Amino acid sequence: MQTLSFKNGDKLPILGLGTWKSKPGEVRQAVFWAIEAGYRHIDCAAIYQNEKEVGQGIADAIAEGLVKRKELFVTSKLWNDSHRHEDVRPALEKTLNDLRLDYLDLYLIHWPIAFKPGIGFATHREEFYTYQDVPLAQTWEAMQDIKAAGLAKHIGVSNFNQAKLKEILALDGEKPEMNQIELQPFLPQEALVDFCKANGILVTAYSPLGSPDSRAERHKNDPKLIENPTVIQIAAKHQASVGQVLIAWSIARSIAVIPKSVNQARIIENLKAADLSLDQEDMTQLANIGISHRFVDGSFFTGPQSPYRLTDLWDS
Ligand SMILES: NC(=O)C1=CN([C@@H]2O[C@H](COP(=O)(O)OP(=O)(O)OC[C@H]3O[C@@H](n4cnc5c(N)ncnc54)[C@H](OP(=O)(O)O)[C@@H]3O)[C@@H](O)[C@H]2O)C=CC1
Ligand SMILES: O=C1CO[C@H](CO)[C@@H](O)[C@@H]1O
Repeated sequence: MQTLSFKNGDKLPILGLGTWKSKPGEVRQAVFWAIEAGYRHIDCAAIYQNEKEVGQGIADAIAEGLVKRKELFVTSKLWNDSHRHEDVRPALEKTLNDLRLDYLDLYLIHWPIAFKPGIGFATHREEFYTYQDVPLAQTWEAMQDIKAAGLAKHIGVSNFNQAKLKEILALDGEKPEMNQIELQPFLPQEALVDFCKANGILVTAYSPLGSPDSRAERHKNDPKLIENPTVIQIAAKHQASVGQVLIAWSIARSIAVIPKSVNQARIIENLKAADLSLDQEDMTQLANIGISHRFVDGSFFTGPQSPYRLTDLWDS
């Protein structure tokens, strides 16, 4: 499997398993199947509320002798309610305890948005912190302490636009090593990807299949990426599946990609995308797909009582 390299030479397997919306009762088995199939990169987050079961899946695979800890690349993310300096390490320690690990390969600030401790999803004004209350620089300093303590080998961010990245890059100290953002052919984000690459920041694509398990009412009119005729036609040309084409699209851009599945056949199918090379004609067709859509739009953080606006998240 192709890898991406961190500045110190550590390698990130370009294709990993996503775990958002993987139910606690399903994800232990899914993680085991994934490792058995050959995945070595697993994407987690405290807010997915399934890290204990992900940890059981990893422990099962290690106990069965399928893999050693050091052969795995495990990412997790700091939730919005733990951005104060004193809250970062306890949040990571809970994640490590749940995952049954003594270090993470990568720890990310999940969103550039802060809630008060214990708030899962803030809706009322008093549940938010503002950037004045908890500057991003404070959270980033705590992330560097985590790395210095050896609890995470690499640190980065997620859902950061160019302005927010510039804020962190302007600080003394460690630079973000990763930005995990939504990337799929309806949202290629060329400028943000180029900015990351120019500043030595690796990129991971989330929701690469268009997150088709979003069932919320407000998503019912979303365009369907996996039903898009351009994607279907490219899949037929390569005798590949639509999912494989969408995953291969990120790999062709040298971007890590983390499709989620709890289905054994699709877990295996998605991994085989690492062997699919899209050609220039395919990439041009996908670049001209003619639909622009963000599936994870951030509107759940920017309601009427929130101090944050969508411009705090997205470049455009
Ligand atoms: N940093 C962030 O803010 C975010 C990070 N993420 C991360 O990215 C991961 C992936 O994104 P996510 O939003 O989950 O959505 P994906 O785009 O990965 O799509 C997942 C959905 O696609 C289905 N699926 C999986 N493989 C195939 C296939 N080959 N063909 C058709 N359908 C398929 C899955 O169903 P089934 O399980 O039944 O196969 C599930 O319904 C997340 O799980 C999470 O780890 C996601 C969103 C935000
Ligand atoms: O990773 C993610 C998926 O879950 C959350 C929503 O429940 C999102 O906030 C987040 O971006």
